[in-house]
Amino acid sequence: MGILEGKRLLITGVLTDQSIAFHVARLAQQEGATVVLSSFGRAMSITTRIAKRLPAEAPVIELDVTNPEQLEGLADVLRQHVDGLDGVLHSIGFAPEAALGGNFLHTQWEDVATAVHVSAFSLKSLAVACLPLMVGEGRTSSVVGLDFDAQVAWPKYDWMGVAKAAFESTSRYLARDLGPQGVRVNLVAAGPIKTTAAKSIPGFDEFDGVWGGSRAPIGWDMSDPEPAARACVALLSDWFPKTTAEIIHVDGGVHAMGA
Ligand SMILES: NC(=O)c1ccc[n+]([C@@H]2O[C@H](COP(=O)([O-])OP(=O)(O)OC[C@H]3O[C@@H](n4cnc5c(N)ncnc54)[C@H](O)[C@@H]3O)[C@@H](O)[C@H]2O)c1
Repeated sequence: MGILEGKRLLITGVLTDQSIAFHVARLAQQEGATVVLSSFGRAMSITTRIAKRLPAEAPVIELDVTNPEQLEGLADVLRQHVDGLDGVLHSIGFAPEAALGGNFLHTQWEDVATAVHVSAFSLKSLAVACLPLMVGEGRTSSVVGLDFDAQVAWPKYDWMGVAKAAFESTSRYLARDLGPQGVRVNLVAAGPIKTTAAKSIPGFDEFDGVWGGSRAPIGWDMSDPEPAARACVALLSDWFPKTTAEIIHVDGGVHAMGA
């Protein structure tokens, strides 16, 4: 029996079969979960195609995390596929070009606001929109988000780094406010992985210099999303029953090493 047997999950953020979320969905199904995917706008048709590559084709619903009407209607749309939710994966990040790439001192607030709205505030929006399906007498559920360590300043990551700092803080406040209803909220801080979102960060290859050298004591492979996905699956399972407001680093150990 898998560690997610009987669990019903909403998994956001599947864009390609390199997406971290795709591997969470794949492993979750292998571990026994029923999965619903969400996508948005023009990506809908791509996600629908990619969904066929999962062990079991998953339904794809539409959710732009910045769209109030879609958030409002999310629980009803989900009910057409599942009668409740035991877990939600937030695997969403976006920053306009002007907010990345070394333009930190000159980025306009509108671009920063977009990055924070899509990449940080959305954790709250998503969790609250799913809440009616996640809570009930004696029930527990799990919200998991994908983070990039925001404790330090990175080359080129700029306002996305600031958005990730907001994301980390949002997860703690959510854990505080949703804990009494049995909802755990945790993040996986992954090392760099070559996905669509990552490739859109100018200078992303510079991370190779940090992770590719000897700083990761157990090594790190930038083309392998599975280690981060496995941690997400573990956090969505019942195997972290008393862990909330936590950030699990899945980065080969880099976060804890000196230069
Ligand atoms: N790739 C990395 O190096 C890395 C490392 C650590 C954390 N992360 C985080 O992992 C998460 C997933 O990214 P990924 O690397 O798998 O890339 P990805 O490009 O495959 O996924 C990003 C997803 O965000 C979705 N998205 C963007 N704007 C949205 C909106 N308004 N509403 C709904 N969905 C929206 C996209 O459709 C896409 O599916 C992001 O939060 C990212 O910051 C990535």
